[in-house]
Amino acid sequence: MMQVASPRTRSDSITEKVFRRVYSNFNISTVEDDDYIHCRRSSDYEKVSLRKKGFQEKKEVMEMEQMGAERIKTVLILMSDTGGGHRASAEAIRDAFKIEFGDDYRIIIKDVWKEYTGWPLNDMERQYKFMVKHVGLWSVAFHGTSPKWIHKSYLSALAAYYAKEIEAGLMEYKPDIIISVHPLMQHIPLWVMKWQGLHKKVIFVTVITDLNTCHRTWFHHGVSRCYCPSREVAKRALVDGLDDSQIRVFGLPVRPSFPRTIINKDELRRELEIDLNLPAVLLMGGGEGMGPVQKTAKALGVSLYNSKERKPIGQLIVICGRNKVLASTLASYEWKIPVKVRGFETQMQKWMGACDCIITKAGPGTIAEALICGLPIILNDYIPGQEKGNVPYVVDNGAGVFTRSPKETARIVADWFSSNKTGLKSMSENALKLAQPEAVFDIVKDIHHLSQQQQQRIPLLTDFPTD
Ligand SMILES: CCCCCCCC/C=C\CCCCCCCC(=O)OC[C@H](CO[C@@H]1O[C@H](CO)[C@H](O)[C@H](O)[C@H]1O)OC(=O)CCCCCCC/C=C\CCCCCCCC
Ligand SMILES: O=c1ccn([C@@H]2O[C@H](COP(=O)(O)OP(=O)(O)O)[C@@H](O)[C@H]2O)c(=O)[nH]1
Repeated sequence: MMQVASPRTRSDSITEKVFRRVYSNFNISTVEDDDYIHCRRSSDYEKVSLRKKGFQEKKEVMEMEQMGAERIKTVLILMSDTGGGHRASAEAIRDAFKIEFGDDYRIIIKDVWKEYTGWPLNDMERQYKFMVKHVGLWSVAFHGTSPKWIHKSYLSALAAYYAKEIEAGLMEYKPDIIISVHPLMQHIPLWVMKWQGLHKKVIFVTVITDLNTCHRTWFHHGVSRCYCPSREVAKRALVDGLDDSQIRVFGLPVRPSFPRTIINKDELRRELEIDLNLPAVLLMGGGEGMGPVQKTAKALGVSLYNSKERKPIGQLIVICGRNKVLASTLASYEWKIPVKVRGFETQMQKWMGACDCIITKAGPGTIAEALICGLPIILNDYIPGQEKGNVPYVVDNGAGVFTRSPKETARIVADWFSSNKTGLKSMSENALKLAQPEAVFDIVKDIHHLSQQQQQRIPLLTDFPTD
């Protein structure tokens, strides 16, 4: 009997669904435009409607081209809340644009993956939290995905699968400039932009938020600029094949409220209701309150209490970030020293400005902020991979020490607050030397310069290979 082929319905296998979806997403036919190839999406089961759609898309591309002529430029900052550092850097860039250029730029901070795509892209926060709790798993994922062919194939498959959604996400905001502050947000948008013929019209830059041992997904050859926070990262970018002309080293972008808060410790302490006379240590673990915070707090409760004289020699501020369990556990303890337990704080510059030293896992955002505030740093943990290199960055520059032991941490702080005040002071000076408070302004000024070049039609991007 003759077999009759019928259109596939919901019972298609997963492989078939993926295959069909990817092929309906891009590149069945191409139309030559005057200065670029515009890839038009098509599919064999929706030819008529897609012809109309092709027209609509072309119109949208033209709209995006015309935007270059407008005075107010739209900047889309791509980030994800995997940790607190990416959002902090995104906000830093937004605030610096506002300070430097007023209303000339409209800044939008978005996790386009979360809003427009599906699994696994829309679920990165949860998966990342799970992986970093099982550090062995994260270590395998981080190092296992380092070879280019591995992350490239995976990311290109995701780009092809979610091309329509990502394009819709980008089109909603119609950006003139896209800034990625996340390691997994180069390849996918750049490919989608290339497929849609937008890569020569929209400025795409990467702002790296890791200080040293960053993942290779940060480095994409198709960017107009790759802003590296340190020389160590710039070297890695060069080794990975980026051109000198693409790389700028200004520092990690920190919210302008940090450098601009003229720190009057007494005033801050009054405002935050902190004891004016006792030295204060700030204990935290990034946006998620990670690392040995609880054990360290307990050890400090002992070491900062002089049992002979029955009085405290210091006070403790614990910022637990989004870790509500940690906050409620610590709040229920009975302390012999003054302790403040806080949840997620939006005014970190004030808490840092009011303290004398900080204990934290090796998060790059927290480190960069603490350096600006001149706080000696005790690093008590690091996430394998991207945070490992932050330890020598701090320790070798004399701005802090590293120990995983809560008791040793507590001993060092007690020493600083009693007999070794000169040690504390010299580390504070080294921290200030390493700080780069102007980095975020240098970055936005350079982006502004790029945007002016584009207006004068100076080519921004080479026709990058699908990196
Ligand atoms: C042959 C061995 C294969 C191993 C199995 C791999 C399976 C793939 C599963 C997971 C992919 C892991 C991705 C690794 C790339 C990581 C790049 C990177 O540096 O990520 C860091 C960010 C978090 O930001 C950091 O936060 C820190 C603090 O918490 C600190 O602030 C630091 O400065 C920040 O940089 O990590 C992420 O965002 C990872 C999210 C992982 C979500 C995993 C779910 C998979 C979802 C989408 C896949 C995306 C594509 C993965 C690309 C790799 C290709 C395999
Ligand atoms: O209650 C909090 C805790 C943390 N942060 C900020 O979150 C960022 C944490 O970034 P980091 O790179 O140190 O670590 P991550 O959270 O990404 O692991 C820093 O800017 C902190 O100032 C904050 O604003 N409020």
